[in-house]
Amino acid sequence: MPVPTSAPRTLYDKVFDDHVVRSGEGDTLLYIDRHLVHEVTSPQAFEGLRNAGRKVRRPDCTLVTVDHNIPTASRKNFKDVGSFIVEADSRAQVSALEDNVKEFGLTYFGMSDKRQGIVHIIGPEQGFTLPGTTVCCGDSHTSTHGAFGALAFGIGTSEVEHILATQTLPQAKSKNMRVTVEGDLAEGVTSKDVVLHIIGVIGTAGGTGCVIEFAGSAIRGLSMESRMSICNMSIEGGARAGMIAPDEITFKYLKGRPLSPRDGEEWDKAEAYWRSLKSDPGAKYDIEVEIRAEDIIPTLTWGTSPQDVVPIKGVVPSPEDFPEAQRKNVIRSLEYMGLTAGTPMEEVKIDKAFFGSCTNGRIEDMRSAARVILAAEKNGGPTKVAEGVYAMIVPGSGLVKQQAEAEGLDVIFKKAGFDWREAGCSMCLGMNPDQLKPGERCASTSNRNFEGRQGAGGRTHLMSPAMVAAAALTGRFTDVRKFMGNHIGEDGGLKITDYSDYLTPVEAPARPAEPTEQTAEGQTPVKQAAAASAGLPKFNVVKGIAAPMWEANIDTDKIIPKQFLKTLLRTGLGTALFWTIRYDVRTNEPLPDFVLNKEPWSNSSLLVCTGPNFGCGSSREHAPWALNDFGIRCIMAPSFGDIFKTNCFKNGMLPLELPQADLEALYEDASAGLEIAVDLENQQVIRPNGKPPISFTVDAFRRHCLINGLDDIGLTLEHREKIENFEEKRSTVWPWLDGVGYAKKGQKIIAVPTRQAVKKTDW
Ligand SMILES: CC(C)[C@H](C(=O)O)[C@@H](O)C(=O)O
Ligand code: SF4
Repeated sequence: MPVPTSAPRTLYDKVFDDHVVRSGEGDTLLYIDRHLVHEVTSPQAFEGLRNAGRKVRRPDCTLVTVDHNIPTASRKNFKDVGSFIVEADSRAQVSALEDNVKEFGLTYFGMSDKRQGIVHIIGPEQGFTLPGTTVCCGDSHTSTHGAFGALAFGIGTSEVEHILATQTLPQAKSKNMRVTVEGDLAEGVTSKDVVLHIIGVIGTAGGTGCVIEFAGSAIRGLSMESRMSICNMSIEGGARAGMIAPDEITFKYLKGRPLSPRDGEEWDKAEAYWRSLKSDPGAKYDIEVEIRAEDIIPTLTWGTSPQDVVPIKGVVPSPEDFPEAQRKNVIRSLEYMGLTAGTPMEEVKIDKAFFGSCTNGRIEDMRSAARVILAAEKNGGPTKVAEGVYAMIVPGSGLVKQQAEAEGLDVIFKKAGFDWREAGCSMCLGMNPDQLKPGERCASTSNRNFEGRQGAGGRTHLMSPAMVAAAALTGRFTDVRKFMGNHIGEDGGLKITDYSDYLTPVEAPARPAEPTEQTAEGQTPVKQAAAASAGLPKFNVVKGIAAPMWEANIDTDKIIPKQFLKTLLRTGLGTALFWTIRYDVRTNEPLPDFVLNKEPWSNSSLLVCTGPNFGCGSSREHAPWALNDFGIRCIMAPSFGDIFKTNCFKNGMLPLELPQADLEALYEDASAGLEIAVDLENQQVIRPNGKPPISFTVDAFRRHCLINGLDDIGLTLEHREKIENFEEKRSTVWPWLDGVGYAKKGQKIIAVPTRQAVKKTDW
């Protein structure tokens, strides 16, 4: 609720304060206005609800779609998931989602619905994402929605279950960071170049523990689509979330969206509130970064981390260009990427070009690619995709596809030899048939270039849609500005249409049935909650062999790659832990030199990593599940990815941050194969051979929960009255946030207030 206060606050402070259900011991309990759900991170969460006899608290604030696993082949002959998805694990995960949405009565955009698409594309498209809301999804790129001035962040599966059950989430307050980009962007420079440049400046751990507010004239001048691309990649800068204050551009984008506040009194009230969502003059930021727009030129990545950026006019860097501590990582990246230091980027050839993903799968991105194709043709450049290159265009949603086709973009693409696909995550992470083969090099509009991200052994270079289009046409990385002339202005000769024509699907499903009462007979929900809150293994002292690792930025794709995310269970992932570095990607044989394949480390119960930012990247809780299943209960590192850290705690594991010098000492003990003990009760790491112990501190509440094996849902349910009170006030102050529903088949989609249809949850 709006909080009376006189101290100047940031945009983040305001949205955070307005959602506090309760504060006190431990994290603050925040109300979550919008919950997006997809098939990969939800099966275990629904299973948890089912086992505890709980229902979804706010089906009207929950929107579900399917995106990661689905093939992007033509759906002309689509009948059902069972016959369309060939790969058994993918089919099982999508089918499980379809069963769950039916059982729990949720709004679902399935494969036969035109509104289906990547979860971060459909939320904004529908007006489900609104300024000043809290938005969560079991997906790290939930940060995308911050472009609307929402506080939007990715969560793990345990947290998905928590929100489904309680519509709240315990959260610690992050730090405030502001990145200001002042000035005008040069022609050919897009928001993707801006965000890659920013990540190059701050590094992938630069925003750790922070919410980044993007500000400055260059940001204000961007469209909503471009703002979304920037906020999308705040997670690649390590941040919890990215935010941009809403303004006229935001309001215009939202007007008329199916789930936006209705025109008239409701809209006026909403807009008045949204206008208050600006950082106050004098608000304090913990970190400030200033960037000049004129310093940015078309940019791309050369290595295996999003911070490995280089301007298109640059060359492949050499290990000597980096500080000593980073050289081992650079050598490994160059080797993986098959690049030689000093090679001009414009000489590097590609095998594939990929357009799509939640970063750049929107209509504006499609137009941008089409403009380059038209401009190249008009300015005497190539007219077709280069020989030997396969280029695919994957719209982010069915509605983007529909609109692009109405604008004739598909014709431009097909004529130039591009493959025009159906909506989904596609080759962004290749959990579906769209994948790179080992050694293939791809120019990609996606957001992650981790090892094996687009397919085992595949080599990914991130860049803007315009740059990917240029590379597809020439067959090598190309400065897109070469193709520009007077043909690449605002519309570049394209027929731009209004999105509102495309918000009506051919077929809209009927409103979901009301959720059924699922409380197990004879048990009050509070009792169930109490029972469920003591469900984690207790962590007291963990003693054993520790696996030594030194790499920086060990991302969760590296800890557990995509092919193992298709499980419906939390167990059984231990053998796949660190798959891409533990096994030969071509033969699947264990690599004898990898630490966990050697004695005594094959029995490790601890892990010591001297490199920072362990567990960065994706929100997949499969990463701690895999470590846990292997037998590792405690990871010691200089710093952790935010979501990974939370996911560890949710599984009764300890992510322990220690100073570099202590880690170096422990690394030596671990490398010698000696036993180490982590004593959480006494907050000490006990070293072998009587060496002095290392003291540490863990947040008191977290420590208490770990030692007693307490899980959060049960604890939260003790505050049910506070949640109900918050909801009552929310309905008065922000009535447009209640009730999401859709009209029946054939009718225009409109938001239907379903407040009365959503029964008060009687726990
Ligand atoms: C599957 C999901 C957990 C993951 C994420 O959190 O980002 C995916 O979307 C990704 O991009 O790696
Ligand atoms: S980053 Fe890729 S895989 Fe993840 S949600 Fe976005 S499109 Fe899907």
